[in-house]
Amino acid sequence: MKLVHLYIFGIGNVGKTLIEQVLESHTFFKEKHEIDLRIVGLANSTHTILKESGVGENWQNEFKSKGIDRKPDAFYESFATIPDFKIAVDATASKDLSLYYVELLSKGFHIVTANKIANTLHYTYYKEIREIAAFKDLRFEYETNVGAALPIVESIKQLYKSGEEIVKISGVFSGSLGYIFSRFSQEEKQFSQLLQDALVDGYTEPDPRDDLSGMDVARKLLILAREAGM
Ligand SMILES: NC(=O)C1=CN([C@@H]2O[C@H](COP(=O)(O)OP(=O)(O)OC[C@H]3O[C@@H](n4cnc5c(N)ncnc54)[C@H](OP(=O)(O)O)[C@@H]3O)[C@@H](O)[C@H]2O)C=CC1
Ligand SMILES: N[C@@H](CC=O)C(=O)O
Repeated sequence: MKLVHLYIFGIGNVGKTLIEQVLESHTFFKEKHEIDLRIVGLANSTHTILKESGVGENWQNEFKSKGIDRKPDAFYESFATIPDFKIAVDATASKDLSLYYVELLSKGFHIVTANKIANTLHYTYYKEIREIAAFKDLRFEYETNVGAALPIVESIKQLYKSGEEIVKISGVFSGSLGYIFSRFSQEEKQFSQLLQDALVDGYTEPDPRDDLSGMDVARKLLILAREAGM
């Protein structure tokens, strides 16, 4: 049985859903793939818990009662010593955490991220992440950066790798703007109310100004452009 340790940063819409999915599929992974997938670390912006045996269905109560104040460096140091296969999952929109990826990789973590920031920082940093991941034989995965669950990033990556020239990519790149404007055009509701609904339903970024300003779409386009070798 292969033991896989997951450290999940961010327990909002995306993080919470992932935690529930991992807990639900625990038996499946054990029986079908001989993988014991354990969530051994959870963090939000202020608190963290570490539990080597893995959190269970009661994780929210455990986090509330046992979560300790997060002192960033001490937190990273404490789990960096665990030797087994470990994956850091970034389900935040934090720039600070994005800037910590190289450190996480150098401590032996694979990284899976929904957060678009690292892939849209300076190209030198973008390359550094990939170089260290390749050097240490670690995975850096970010399929949900564009299109959420749709396999868009990987498809473009594979097309580019196989020598195709991508001349055009078109689509609707913002779930929140699509949601807000399609309702705005059909319903007699205030824009502020629809924005609030989009936030509550989990469509927007943690700071919805990132969606309204076009920054979120710009980030997605930059990520795709880089995948397409531009
Ligand atoms: N919503 C969607 O459909 C999709 C979202 N994404 C991406 O997923 C990410 C998360 O989105 P979402 O779940 O909606 O956001 P939420 O606002 O619901 O959750 C964000 C979580 O991140 C935590 N957090 C913030 N800073 C840090 C930090 N430095 N360290 C640890 N935890 C931190 C927050 O903690 P606290 O509560 O303490 O602030 C909170 O738990 C974003 O980058 C978004 O772009 C990607 C694809 C689809
Ligand atoms: N805020 C984003 C969510 C996923 O990236 C969007 O509106 O599409």
